[in-house]
Amino acid sequence: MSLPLLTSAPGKVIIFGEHSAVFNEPAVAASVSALRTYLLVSAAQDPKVVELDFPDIKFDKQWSGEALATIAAGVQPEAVTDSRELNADLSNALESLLQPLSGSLHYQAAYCFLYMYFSLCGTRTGVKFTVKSSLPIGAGLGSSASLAVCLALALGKLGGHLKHGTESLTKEELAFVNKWSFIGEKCIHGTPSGIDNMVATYGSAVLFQRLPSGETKSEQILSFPQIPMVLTNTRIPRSTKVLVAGVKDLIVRQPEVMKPILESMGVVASSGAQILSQLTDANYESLCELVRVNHGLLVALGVSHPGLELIKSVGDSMNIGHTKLTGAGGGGCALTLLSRGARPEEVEKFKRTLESEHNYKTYTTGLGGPGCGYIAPELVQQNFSSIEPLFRKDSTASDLNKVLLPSSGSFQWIH
Ligand SMILES: Nc1ncnc2c1ncn2[C@@H]1O[C@H](COP(=O)(O)OP(=O)(O)OP(=O)(O)O)[C@@H](O)[C@H]1O
Ligand SMILES: C[C@@](O)(CCO)CC(=O)[O-]
Ligand SMILES: [Mg+2]
Repeated sequence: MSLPLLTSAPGKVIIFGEHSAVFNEPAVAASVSALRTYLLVSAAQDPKVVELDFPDIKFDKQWSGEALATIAAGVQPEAVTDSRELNADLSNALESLLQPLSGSLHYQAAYCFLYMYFSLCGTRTGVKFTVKSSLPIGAGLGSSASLAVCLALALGKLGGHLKHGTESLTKEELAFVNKWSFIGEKCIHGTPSGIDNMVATYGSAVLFQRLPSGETKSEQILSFPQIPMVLTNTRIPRSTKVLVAGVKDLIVRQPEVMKPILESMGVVASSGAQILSQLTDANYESLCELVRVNHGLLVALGVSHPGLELIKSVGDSMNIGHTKLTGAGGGGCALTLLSRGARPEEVEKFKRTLESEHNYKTYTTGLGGPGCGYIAPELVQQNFSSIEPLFRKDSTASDLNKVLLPSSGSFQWIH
């Protein structure tokens, strides 16, 4: 497969069911139209290395062909066959490359990359991977899953597992991307439910459930309504891996207490999905009520944060809408579903208060946009000199969106 290659995937908003999704309860999520991750795969200057350039997390790393070959020599071929579980041999072998990065955001990103690279492309060298995202990183909007999906699509093509053409992605190809991005998410946070990578792969909105067998059940919510909401990022850093592990520990300590809470969250999600599929003025209040209840249950799981409660408190005291944390919590983002009667000037005041008094960032983005995609390789080649600068550290989310956002940018994306 010739270079360069350009892939992209969206972030997501979980409307109902974060955390309980990991414990086989249903959950509802939608992709976010204007917040996406982009991956450019190009020829590395040095043909003997593999290079990662991830400016969003200030990570630039090269591994030599010899270092990669040493790892590959120590791993049984069956370690790299596709499976739903991470292979311990490959994970252990990668530790020598990853150990110097331990304890940093770089570790998770490098683990996700290296695991998929060995599995799908072997020890090929002379390739550089540059990632830029208009999503906030580690803030609950699925940045890790969108990265894993961009990588799975690009590595699938680079390794010859997916077609190298200009045709739309087939059902089988999307299933391949979904499967490998789930593996990538496992490297990043251990026990993902799979909802984030599914939304980043397929886009749109889904009612999702992981079954005890490990299979997943999902239903596209085709007529997902544009619900009026404000997304607010507290900018408080947190890690999905740590939060998910914390919930697991709580469940081990208090199984009898936590089981009905998780089940209740599942009922909230399926009732919410039902309302969303036939949203009217008459049932909007029930949707708001479910948002409130879901947040309360997440508080009981211990994944809120005073910074998230502040958004809820400002929203409640202005009577603007109904707030719940979204994603793994512990900081990061909350969504506020606006009340039917909320006036635009009140919504502006709500956003202004959060931004100017608390240094939070608010987002207005549509929900339910396209999933993963790529730009035809010839187009990337022809426009490389205008595309490549977008992947440098000083380019902004709006620079990326202006040129690369599917539907409004300068290029036709293939989905
Ligand atoms: N643009 C990016 N560049 C490099 N690494 C990234 C990028 N986006 C995500 N990552 C990796 O994903 C990790 C963040 O994943 P994490 O699951 O904790 O947060 P999230 O996906 O944004 O939130 P949530 O899982 O709650 O939706 C980072 O530590 C980093 O390793
Ligand atoms: C916290 C969680 O439910 C959502 C993270 O966006 C984890 C997962 O489902 O993988
Ligand atoms: Mg994540």
